Amino acid sequence: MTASPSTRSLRLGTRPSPMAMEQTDRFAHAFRTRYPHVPLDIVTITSEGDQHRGPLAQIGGKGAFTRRADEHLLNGSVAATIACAKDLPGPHDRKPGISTGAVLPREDVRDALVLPAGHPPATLASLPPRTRVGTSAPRRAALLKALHPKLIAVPIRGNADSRLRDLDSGVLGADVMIAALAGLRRLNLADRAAEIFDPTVWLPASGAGIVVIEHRTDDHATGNVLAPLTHSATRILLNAERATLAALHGNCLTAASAYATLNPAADFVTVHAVVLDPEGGTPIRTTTTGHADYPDAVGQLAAQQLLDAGAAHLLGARP
Ligand SMILES: NCc1[nH]cc(CCC(=O)O)c1CC(=O)O
Repeated sequence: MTASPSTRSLRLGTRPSPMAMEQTDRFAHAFRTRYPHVPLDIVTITSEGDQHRGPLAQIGGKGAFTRRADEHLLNGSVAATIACAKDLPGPHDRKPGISTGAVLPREDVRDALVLPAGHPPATLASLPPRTRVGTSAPRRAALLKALHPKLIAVPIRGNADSRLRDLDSGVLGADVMIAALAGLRRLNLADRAAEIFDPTVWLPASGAGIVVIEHRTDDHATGNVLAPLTHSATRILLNAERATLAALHGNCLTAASAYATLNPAADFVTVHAVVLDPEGGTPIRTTTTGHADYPDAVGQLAAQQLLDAGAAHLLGARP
């Protein structure tokens, strides 16, 4: 069968949160520019993660954000779904039959400190001991323990925009919080970043700042429509980061991260990877460079170096 973008329409599922809708609008713009005559139908799919207010681990961790979208994709009610790469569970925690069709250009990868409105300027290093820092990601909680042991990580829930509102009105249960700069930008709230962390020290989540569009692996027509919208440098970075985490058998509850960069000529990819100790012990880090044609091999090598350095016992550790 030949894919004929001029005659098909694309039915795309998205989460309804303000951040998700902003990234969907940006994809829609790129799609309509490339395929002005292909109708794009946007369908909102509310995830269990959007509805549930308690700890994410109770409803299966990160998968809570993608399970319903995956169901809609696999039962054919949508042809594609859009998501933040960092919210997708790793390959070991996902149903087979779904492929990444388009990888959009990476935005800022860095995490930032957010203070409640009216708070005097501060950095993590300047905050008083026992300040409660809101974050639910195991990676951020473990980074905080390792780098700022006097501060206390407390779990928070809700969409990015509601977290900020709750922080400002004092009902978040945290004194300050950590957020991704890319997410703040999508909400037009980048001015709320009080301190932006160095991504080679405070490693961002694997896939941070990357939006992907997925389709059923056997739906080649949709795959062919999506492929030209891929930013190839970003796909290299995503593949390297995913390969690292996959080789560590990490999941969304693992405090590990891989952050890849390309040199200016884009022929070499460097993976900065870390496995953190949920108890706050010294993280195990590595940096590996290899040819950008083989991002999976570079990621696998980085993972092997971490395992050789003794990361396995940390990967099994639970706080
Ligand atoms: N976990 C929620 C989530 N998923 C993607 C982003 C930000 C945008 C991105 O990194 O792609 C955020 C917000 C945050 O972590 O503060």
